[in-house]
Amino acid sequence: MTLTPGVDAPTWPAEFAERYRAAGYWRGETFGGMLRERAAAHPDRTALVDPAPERRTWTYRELDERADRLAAGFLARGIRKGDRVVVQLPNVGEFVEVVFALFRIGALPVYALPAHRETEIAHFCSFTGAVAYVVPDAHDGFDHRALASLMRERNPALQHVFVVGDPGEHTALSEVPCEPAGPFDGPAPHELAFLQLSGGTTGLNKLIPRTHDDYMYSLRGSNEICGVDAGTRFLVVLPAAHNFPMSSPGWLGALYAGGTVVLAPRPDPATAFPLVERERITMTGLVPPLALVWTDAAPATAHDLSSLELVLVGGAKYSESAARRLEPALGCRLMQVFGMAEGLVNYTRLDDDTETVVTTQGRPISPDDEIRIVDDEDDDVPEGEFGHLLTRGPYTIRGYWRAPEHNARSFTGDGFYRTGDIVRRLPGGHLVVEGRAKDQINRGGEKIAPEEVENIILAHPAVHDVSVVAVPDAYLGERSLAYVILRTDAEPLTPVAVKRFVRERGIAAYKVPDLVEFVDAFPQTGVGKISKKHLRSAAEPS
Ligand SMILES: O=C(O)c1cccc(O)c1O
Repeated sequence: MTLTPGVDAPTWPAEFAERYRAAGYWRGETFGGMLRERAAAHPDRTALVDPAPERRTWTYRELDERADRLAAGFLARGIRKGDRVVVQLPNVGEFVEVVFALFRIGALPVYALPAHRETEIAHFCSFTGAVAYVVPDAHDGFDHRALASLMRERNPALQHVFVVGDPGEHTALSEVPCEPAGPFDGPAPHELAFLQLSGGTTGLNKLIPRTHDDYMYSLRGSNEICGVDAGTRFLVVLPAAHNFPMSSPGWLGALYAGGTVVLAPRPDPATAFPLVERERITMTGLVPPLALVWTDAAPATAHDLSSLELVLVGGAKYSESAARRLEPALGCRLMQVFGMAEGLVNYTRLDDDTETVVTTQGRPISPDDEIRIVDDEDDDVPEGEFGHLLTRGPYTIRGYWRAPEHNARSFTGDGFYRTGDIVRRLPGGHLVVEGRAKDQINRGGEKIAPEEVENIILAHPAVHDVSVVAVPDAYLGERSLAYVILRTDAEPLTPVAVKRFVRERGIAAYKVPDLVEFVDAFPQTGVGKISKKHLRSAAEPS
């Protein structure tokens, strides 16, 4: 198995790679090497805090040693460079240990979210040919070991299940570590580090192949913009596997800078505010609905939030009025971030004025992030006008993993990624996100591909046709609504029955339609295609 990105996915042409190296963006670092260097430079500094249920801490030396021993244990069990390992862990210290162990041997973590269920995990396991699956025993009332047993039955390639906690019939992660036998034959910096998940527009998630070189650059650039340094104490509030809390600047950025990462088991103020106080948190990242909850809760809290210096908000549309309220309520700076796991990340800047921070979604990390804003024919729109955002650059992928047909649609011939977002650019380079051209629902930062949910509902014997669309929601930004046409000969269904059917198929709860409406026909466009735009506007509150 080779890890060269060009084999399983298109990579940067040689002249671009040379330019990015010459410009100092790609410095030849790997994640395994990075942790090793930090552990040598400041072994006794605290790298990681897992506060629940009992507070555990890891110094840089301890995290480094633990990654070595776990890597040796994985190797001893036959996990090799290039193998894929589905990692589905909540915000626990073992998540960080496991991914650094995999980085060190060059096996690729596939970042599942804790909310994923049978549908998603089955896809990750079979599509990637994963050899191992790492899970908690149970989380949020769901037994991951039972799901893991099912996955093993169905996927002969899946040889190992490692469990954090009570292993049941599987292997306890705590039994894996052993004495490292010599240095690891780890990955090269231009090779893949992991597979991140796309939000998806067509059915199941696409996988995003990120290299050590390119991701490391996005961390370094993010750290510089956000002022992350050794004094940073970063609270991971969102699920740690999400690209935003991982890299913008996230827990990997904080570790890169020699700071301290604190993992919040839940994102609510009742959990997070005491952690901010106790751990003297300086920085965190929130999706807009959470930012709203924090903003509302902060003025009345008895907890001391004065250590907070910067809160990043991104992942979905953040209303200007909500953005205006954050700084006064939390007593810290706000930064908007508009990013994507495929690459490009935009930030407002620490020296931007308030108007810019509350009304724009920022500008790119890199001077070599190329931005095009185009019309439906891929022609540039006049400066300042809205259009489709295309981008290319030193940390934006050139193609999804093993998806040539999808890549032909999602990338231009000259390698620009079609983000699916509608934006305009202000004279200073800041982008304003107007909306979205891609068929995707953004439910408070969780991205939903309508087609995936539609395919599940279509499997119901009483359903003739279905269209899932976004409807505006004051709290989440958007919620999902399924318009369902029943078969004429079918018994009537209730909305609850449709939702239960979707849930019982085994899918992340955030994808279950919030609303279900039965209709006789969908609005049609000129060419007889269902008009999603029309359905959306039919659902707007009048
Ligand atoms: O995927 C995202 O929504 C996202 C948002 C902010 C920052 C990021 O890096 C992201 O990937």
